[in-house]
Amino acid sequence: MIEFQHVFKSYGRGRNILADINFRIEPGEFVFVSGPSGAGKSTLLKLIGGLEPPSRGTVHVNGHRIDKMPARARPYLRRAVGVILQDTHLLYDRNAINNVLLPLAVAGLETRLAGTRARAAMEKVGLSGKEDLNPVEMSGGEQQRLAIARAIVNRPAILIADEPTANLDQESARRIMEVFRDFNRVGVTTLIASHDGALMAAYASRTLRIDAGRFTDIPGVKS
Ligand SMILES: Nc1ncnc2c1ncn2[C@@H]1O[C@H](COP(=O)(O)OP(=O)(O)OP(=O)(O)O)[C@@H](O)[C@H]1O
Repeated sequence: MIEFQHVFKSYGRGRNILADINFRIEPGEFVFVSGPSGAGKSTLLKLIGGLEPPSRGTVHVNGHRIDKMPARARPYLRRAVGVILQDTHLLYDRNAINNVLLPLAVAGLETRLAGTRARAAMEKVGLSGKEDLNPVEMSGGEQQRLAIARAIVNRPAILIADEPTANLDQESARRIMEVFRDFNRVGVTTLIASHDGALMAAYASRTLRIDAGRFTDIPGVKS
């Protein structure tokens, strides 16, 4: 479950990037966040992932209130929410499987179990056999899928992705969306920011539209 109540966000003393945002997403939903460039989509996702705090308002994620979460509680959020940002933040000083292993090492998982889980995550996104490649040796679509493997390896309840198909050809975009759909089918709540109308028409069950930091449809009403 993700719930925003009267959420405002500004960076520093700047203008409101988000203004009085209210919505609720139930467990297992597949939701798109759409809107023009600069509307505040990435900011919304960062608030859900705990990467940015709101300026005002309350944010609940997976049954926990996170807007006032102390720093020591953040590791919980890291496990509950898998985050895929526009810049994949892959590490190019290590091979693919070691990128996927990173969250498990942070979580303190035993080495052998971590290896098994990381290989399973790579298999789920169709990257079996590419474990030893450096991310620079992978295509854009493969790098996106590697970022997804890293996001799902801790088995999060929620997956959020920021424009995961931007700059990809149609076939790669379709494969990425199928990966998200598969996770959603086994109960993972999925939230994807996109301004690709065709993609949303093909996959969305619900779309939250945002413009200039405000929702342009009626909050809570499924579209
Ligand atoms: N760290 C930051 N500091 C200051 N301003 C920021 C920061 N991050 C984003 N902004 C501003 O917030 C506004 C919304 O940005 P955001 O990235 O959330 O929009 P978006 O809808 O995801 O856009 P796009 O589709 O282009 O990615 C923009 O005007 C941007 O310049």
